[in-house]
Amino acid sequence: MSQKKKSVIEEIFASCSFSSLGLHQTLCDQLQDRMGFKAPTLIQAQAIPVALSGRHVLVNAATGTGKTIAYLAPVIHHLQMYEPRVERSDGTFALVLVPTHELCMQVYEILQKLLHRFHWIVPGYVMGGENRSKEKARLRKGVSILVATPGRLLDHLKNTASFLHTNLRWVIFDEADRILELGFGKEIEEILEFLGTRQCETDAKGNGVLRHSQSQRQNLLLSATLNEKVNHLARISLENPVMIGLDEKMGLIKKTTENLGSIECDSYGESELSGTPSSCLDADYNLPAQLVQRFVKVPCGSRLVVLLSVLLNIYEMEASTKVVVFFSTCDAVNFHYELISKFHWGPELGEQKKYSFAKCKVFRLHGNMEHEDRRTTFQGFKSEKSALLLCTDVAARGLDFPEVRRIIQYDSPGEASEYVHRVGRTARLGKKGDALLFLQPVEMDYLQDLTKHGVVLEEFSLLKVLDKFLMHNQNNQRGKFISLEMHPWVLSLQRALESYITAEAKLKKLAKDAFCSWVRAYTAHRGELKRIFMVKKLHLGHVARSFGLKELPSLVGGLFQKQMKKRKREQKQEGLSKRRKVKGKR
Ligand SMILES: Nc1ncnc2c1ncn2[C@@H]1O[C@H](COP(=O)(O)OP(=O)(O)OP(=O)(O)O)[C@@H](O)[C@H]1O
Repeated sequence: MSQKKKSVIEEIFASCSFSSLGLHQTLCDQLQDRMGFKAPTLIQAQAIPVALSGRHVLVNAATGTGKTIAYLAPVIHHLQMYEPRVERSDGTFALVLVPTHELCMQVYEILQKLLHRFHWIVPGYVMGGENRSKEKARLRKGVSILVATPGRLLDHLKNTASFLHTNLRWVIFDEADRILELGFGKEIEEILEFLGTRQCETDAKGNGVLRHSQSQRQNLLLSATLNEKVNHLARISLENPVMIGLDEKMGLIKKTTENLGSIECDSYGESELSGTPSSCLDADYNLPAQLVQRFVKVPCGSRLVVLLSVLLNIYEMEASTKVVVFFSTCDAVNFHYELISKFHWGPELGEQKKYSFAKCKVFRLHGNMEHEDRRTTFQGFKSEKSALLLCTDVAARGLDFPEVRRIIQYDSPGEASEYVHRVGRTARLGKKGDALLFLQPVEMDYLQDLTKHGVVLEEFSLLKVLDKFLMHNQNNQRGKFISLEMHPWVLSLQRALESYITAEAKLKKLAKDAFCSWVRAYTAHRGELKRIFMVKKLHLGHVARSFGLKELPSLVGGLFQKQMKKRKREQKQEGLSKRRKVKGKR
């Protein structure tokens, strides 16, 4: 084994066994035999003993470091030891709250595997969009460990009388910050209120007997990134928590691996806090050390050509690889999915070569898709060896797609925390991974925003890639064009795209919709980011080109019209106020 690989393994895995952490032997066998986990990860070695002790825990650790097992294993350890055995009629003992459907399914699947030898502990899930009556029936029968999205859970807490939760002992918030960012803050507070801080021996109807004392109620919060809202949630839900992955003295998030090196099992690197540090919000994020992070500066009008060229290059270099591309809107995903799936191109000038931009299976995933389609995509992309996934941020959090080698952020992520989660879909558990962020020249300040969080990117050499595609008779033009937009490959591919999209009515409609929603999303950047991502800095004609549109869509829907009018009004007002200021100065 190479020295480098050895050190990556040492940074990820602890030098101890699962059983030495205090987990029951059958569960350890299950982790090893069925899941193939030889040793715990560092974060598991830190979190499992603390979670087993019954303390409330806040875990902050890099993406792909095994946080799911860190909270599920202790719950299963305790539940399988209950005497008499837990039964369905005891209702729910543990609740896992997650932000998205896909994560809900993923955690449920892991639970199913972990519970293979504990058939009397029943896993289940409830989530928005699923059939309520079927969920009610499952809850009536009894679910021991329930994975849920917050809105649907609250719905059942209010409306499903047979949902028994008097024995609830664990409440776990996975991707806590995202749950709150999605606007579930109120639901979470209501859920916590519903579940109460104190329980009585039996519920109001006399159902169920309390299986443990209330003092044992234990809450756990986990995420690779924290924000102000998590601080609030931590304060209202955690009692005297143990913080893992955070340094108390500095009040800063520290890189777990730096903190601990190769830890022994009796040193957990944890700290105890009475509150959560707010200064951690400005601190460095945990990113996988082996992740290669680059940015590419692309003029707006050439974005689409560059995206296709980068993809073409990737699949020419590695015939079998998995790539995820992030977009800002569902419409943008739909348009690029349709285009990349269908577009073939044989450059003119007598060249024989035909380019296909989808050399593998292409998938799409976004929040406006039918549930069943989302499920099929999720499973399909997971199982393929070589595939391309085009998605919105619904795929950014927690999803564990095996062997994803590259992440492309075609539309920038906004908050730096979102950047961290998007790139976290690759380089998981010590594996290799590359991330590429597209930025327009007017957006370059975003790099400084990332640097504030310790995220530093190198520039990607785009010209090398574009030059690869120069045709024989264009070789003499290498290096002679004055800007990227004038690169012969860029020019001819852009022309081809525009002709193709103009000729395909369905695609043209998708392009227009995508253009409109993209502009809307661009105007929706919040706070500090508004200064960087300003629509008024963009040339909308160039934006249209990036959707292969020859002209700026003019009469596309009332909403867009309104948006543009508002923009003009704002610009006018801004102009007026600037003029006033200048006058004032004079
Ligand atoms: N001890 C272990 N040994 C080997 N593989 C493991 C171990 N623990 C977890 N894994 C695997 O590591 C991968 C990442 O785990 P998981 O999804 O729990 O990470 P995470 O920290 O929750 O990531 P994210 O922050 O992105 O949600 C999964 O494929 C999981 O099966």
